[in-house]
Order: sequence, then C-alpha cells, then structure tokens
Amino acid sequence: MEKKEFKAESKRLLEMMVHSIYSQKEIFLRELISNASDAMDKMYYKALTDDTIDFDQERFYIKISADKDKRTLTITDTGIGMTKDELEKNLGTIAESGSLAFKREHEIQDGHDMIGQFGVGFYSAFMVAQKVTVLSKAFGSDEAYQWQSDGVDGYTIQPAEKTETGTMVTIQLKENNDDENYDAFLEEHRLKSIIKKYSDFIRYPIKMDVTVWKKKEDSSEDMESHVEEQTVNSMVPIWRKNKNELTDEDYLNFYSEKRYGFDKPLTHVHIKVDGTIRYHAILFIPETLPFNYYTKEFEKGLELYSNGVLIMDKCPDLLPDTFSFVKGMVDSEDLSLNISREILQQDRQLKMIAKNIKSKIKSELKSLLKNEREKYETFYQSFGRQLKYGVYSNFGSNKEDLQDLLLFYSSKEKKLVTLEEYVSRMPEDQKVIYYATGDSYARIEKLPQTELVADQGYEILYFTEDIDEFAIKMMRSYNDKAFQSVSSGDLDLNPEDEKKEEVTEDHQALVTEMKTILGDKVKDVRISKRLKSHPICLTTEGEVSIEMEKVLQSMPDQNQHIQADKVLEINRNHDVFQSLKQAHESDKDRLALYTNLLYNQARLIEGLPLEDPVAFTNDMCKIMD
Ligand SMILES: Nc1ncnc2c1ncn2[C@@H]1O[C@H](COP(=O)(O)OP(=O)(O)OP(=O)(O)O)[C@@H](O)[C@H]1O
Repeated sequence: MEKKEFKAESKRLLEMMVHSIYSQKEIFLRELISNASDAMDKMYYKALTDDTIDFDQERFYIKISADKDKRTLTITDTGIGMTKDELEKNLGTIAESGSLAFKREHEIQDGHDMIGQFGVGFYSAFMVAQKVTVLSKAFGSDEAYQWQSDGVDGYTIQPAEKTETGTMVTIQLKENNDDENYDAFLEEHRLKSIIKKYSDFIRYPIKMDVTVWKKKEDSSEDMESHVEEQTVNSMVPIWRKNKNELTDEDYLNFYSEKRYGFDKPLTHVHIKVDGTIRYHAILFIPETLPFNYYTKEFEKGLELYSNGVLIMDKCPDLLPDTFSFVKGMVDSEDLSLNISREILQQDRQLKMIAKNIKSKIKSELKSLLKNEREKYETFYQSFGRQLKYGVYSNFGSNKEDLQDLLLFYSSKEKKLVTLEEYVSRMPEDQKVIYYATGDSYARIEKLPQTELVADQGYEILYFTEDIDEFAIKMMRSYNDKAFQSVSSGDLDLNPEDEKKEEVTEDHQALVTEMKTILGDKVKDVRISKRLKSHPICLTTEGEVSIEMEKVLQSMPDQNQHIQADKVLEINRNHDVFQSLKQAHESDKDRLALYTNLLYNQARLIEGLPLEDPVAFTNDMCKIMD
C-alpha cells in the first residue's frame, strides 16, 4: 500500500501560529532574544570540544536597536550564525528547531541552558512585523546571507555583506491601527521593561542605547541628555548564586525590584533542589496583608521561570491556598513547556515542585515560630486567619500540618500561645482544652461562663476571630485533648460538689415554668453548674455556638436560618434566684417579667441583639415601679 505524506498549507499554518499560539504580542522579543542567546550558547558548546575556538565571554552580547524613522527594531547577536542551508532549513520550515538538533548532536542533556526546542518561536515576530529580514554569517564561513519574508508569500534568500559572525534580525513593524500601537515597541522604556520582565536572566548582556539625563557642566540647573550604551539585563539570576554569597539586603532588593510587595518581607527561603526534579526557588513570607488579600482581585501564585526565562507571572498551582500569601519565584530546567511557553504540558513536575514548596514553607514558619517568636507573631497578626482557614477548609485535611502553627490568646499568660504550650501546662486533673469566644479579649474576660473554669486554675483560650471556632471544631482535639467551649456542654468541673447539690423538685418546677415563659427562644432553662458570682448566662447545646450563629447570620446566603440551641442557665446561689423562687410561688406575672429581663440580659452579655428593645425597656421601667 502506498504511504502518502501529510501536506501542510504553510501559509495557513504560519497564520495560525502567529495569531493563536501566544496571548501577548510582546513575547516576540523574548523569543528573538532567546534565539540569540541559544546561538551564543552554541559557540560555547563548540568551544568545549574544539581547542581552536577561544570562547571569550566579552565578545558575546545581544544588542537591541530601534529606529523610529524607519519604524524598525533590530536584534543583533554575535552567536554562531546561520549558513544559507541553515537559513533555509531553520527559518524556512515551521517546527524545525536547529537548536534541538544541536542539543541532540552534541548530546547536551536537558537543562543545559539552551532554550529553543519547538522551532516556532522565531515566527512570533510576525505578530508585530510586516516584514522580517535576517542577515546572518555563520561561524567559520566567509559568506553572509540575507533571509527575508513578509510572512505571507514565502521568503527569499540572497547573498549579502556582513563582517562579523552572528545574526541580525530586523523587524519592519506593522502599521498602527485602532487595536494596536506598534510604535510602542520602539520606545526605550517599553523595550526595557519587556526585556526586564522576560529576559532579565539571559546569561549574555542585552545592550541598548539609552537616553541619560544629567546636569549641564556649565550650569547647575539645566539638564542635557545624551545617549549611552547600557546593559539592561541582570544576567546572573540571584537564585543561581550561592546562599553564602548573598546578604539579606540582596534578597530585600530582589523583593522590591520584583515588586512582590510594598512591605519588607519578614523572611525568605532560598531553595536549590537537585533531585528527580531540579529547581531553584526564592520564597518570601511578607509582613503585611496585601490590601486586596481577601478580595476576588487577589491572585495567588509564584513567578515561574524555565531556564531563566519567565514563563508565567503568577503560577497558582505552585502554592496551596493556605500559603497563598507567599511571594517569590521558581526556576526549573525540567518543565515540559507547551509550544507557546505559556502553559505547561504536564503537571506532574509542577505537582512535585508544589509539594516540596509547601513543606519548605511549613518548616520555615515552624522555625520562625521557634526561633524568632516576635517576627512570627507579626506574621500571625497578618496571616493567622489564613492558616485557620487552612485548618477548616478541605474538610480538615490539612489540620495536622497546620495545628502547630496556630496561636491563641491565653487567659493565664495574657499573650498568644501555641496549643503545644497550652497542653504542656495543663494540670493533671484537666481533661480538655477550654476556650471562650467573643468580640474582644476584654469582653471574653468578663464572660460569666469563664469564672469557674478560671477559678479551678485552668487556662482558657480566647477566640475573637469568626473563623476560630469553625477551625477548632474541624480539629476536634489536639494531642488527644478535646476542645471544650466554656459556654456549652458539661464542664465537669466539680463533680463532687455537684453530687451534693442535687436539683430539687422545686427548682425543677421553677425552671420548667421559665422555659414555658420563654417558649421557642431557648431550648431549655437550667440550674447552672458553671456560674459562680453571676446570676445568669446563655450557653448552647449541639454543634452551633452563639459566635457561630453570629457569623452564619452575617452571611448573605442560605445560612441565615441556622441558630444556636440556646440554654438559659441560672445560678441558684445568687440572690436573684431567691426572687425568682418567690415570684414563682406567689406572682406569675412577676416571674414572667424577671424571666424576660434575665433572658435579655444574657443576650446582651453574649453580644447578641435584643429581639424587642422596646419591650425590654418597658420591663426595666416596670421593675422600677
Ligand atoms: N539568532 C539566531 N542565530 C542562529 N540561529 C538561529 C537564530 N534564530 C533562529 N535560529 C535557528 O532557527 C531555528 C528556529 O528558531 P525558532 O525560534 O523558530 O525555534 P527554536 O528556538 O528552535 O524553538 P522554540 O520555538 O522553542 O523557540 C533555531 O532552532 C535556530 O537553529
């Protein structure tokens, strides 16, 4: 059977390429600079095996020049150049990568810096060019050739003059239109910023003629400008340097140059991994919350580089949501890029890097907590809430990872403590970790429910953030010690005393009557086992606490109907109890008045709104009569 070859309509293919592969026009410059860098790398590799070649670093550079009158942009390199055949083969065939062939021929393993592999990057020039001219003289050849194309009707190759070995790519820009101002690619600052963004760490100098302003020599006020050639890229990426060569200031400068944030980072982690997957990374833990952190506008992610060339501004897959505050970058030689270098082909490598990064961040935070407590607390003020969300989200699947990073205010220590510190101080007879919730430390401090627990000598953790209790309910326990709210369930404080003071039938009749008066407002009315000097308090039964009810009711969705099952607890040792008893025996209206008043007072103590403020004030007036 005769086998036929596929045919491709090259014109259509080129058109598709130019218009559908890349999402941004400016990346044409990244592609041409990468080609120039590859061409110089090839000289370097040749020199490794050929003693007659002297690889003098000084001679290798890339020059970008713009001509505003002619509307051309030229990218010149002093690399290996191309012969007539190579021009034909590499630039005349889409998807032919001379660089990939070179790597194979010289048995260069992946990850040895050369960038090109797909054989398409060059054509991205046609996104901005109406005509591209390539003038090239190959290493070891006396002849130079000019390749030219308008990207539609094929290309021409003809002999040309060129003294130096290397390549000059000249782009004749398209005419400006309503959608695009192509002239912008001739502006010094635009060119500089594109180079800085994508090609800052190309290993060869990228030179440009730059306008510099300085004071005139004869006058102190007037300024004059002159043009000088400057290298605009940093060349050696800081992440490839050894940690001991770098100072804290270097990292700080990198943070602000990269505009990761306006604050100063609290700390950084510099990672070099040389295992199954190789990568470098610099991660920063910021000090302050970005202003848009809890809005839809905030995008998490790290910069992703492949061999020093920027691939993605913010790669979200590199950071777990819990650590979305981390800033920084990753550079890997082992990524499988897709043809546009905008997406990754495989996420297996990325997943491996992300997993590794997650554990590095965790251990950095742990060491900050252990060794630089003050710094950690600064961090925690900004991002503690995020860690608690991390404990709560995904059905608590990250709780083990995060529980030792949490801090809560302690009733005893009067400062933030870890759960480990709390548990290590627990007296032997204390079975559970006590906590109390409220709007502020001062308010919790005064909660009637905390009194007996504190009297017993037990420490109470104060929860003031809406997420606190949700996170803790997800954890359930820490080191086998369950969390216990001072406002719910049986506190099991004085089992001996309780036995002595059984609830009498009279007491039971009183609270049953009070429950009838309050109706559905409460689940129950009970004689309290947790009150000491206060007459009443509200506690809850079941999973939803009063603080959780407040949070759920403030949300604009279907959770508004969720309510805590409230229990009004009465202190039988308080004088008020005697008044209640008397009213129960002789004056049912008075009992109703007292019951409603006490219930409303208990709501106020919990920071709950009064259901009927007018009725409450009327009740107050009645008892003054
Ligand atoms: N400045 C240059 N000097 C020497 N050779 C070049 C130059 N620019 C392009 N080439 C040759 O042309 C080939 C095709 O370039 P092109 O940019 O289309 O693809 P690539 O760089 O190989 O791969 P990728 O699409 O991944 O960038 C290169 O592989 C290289 O052999």
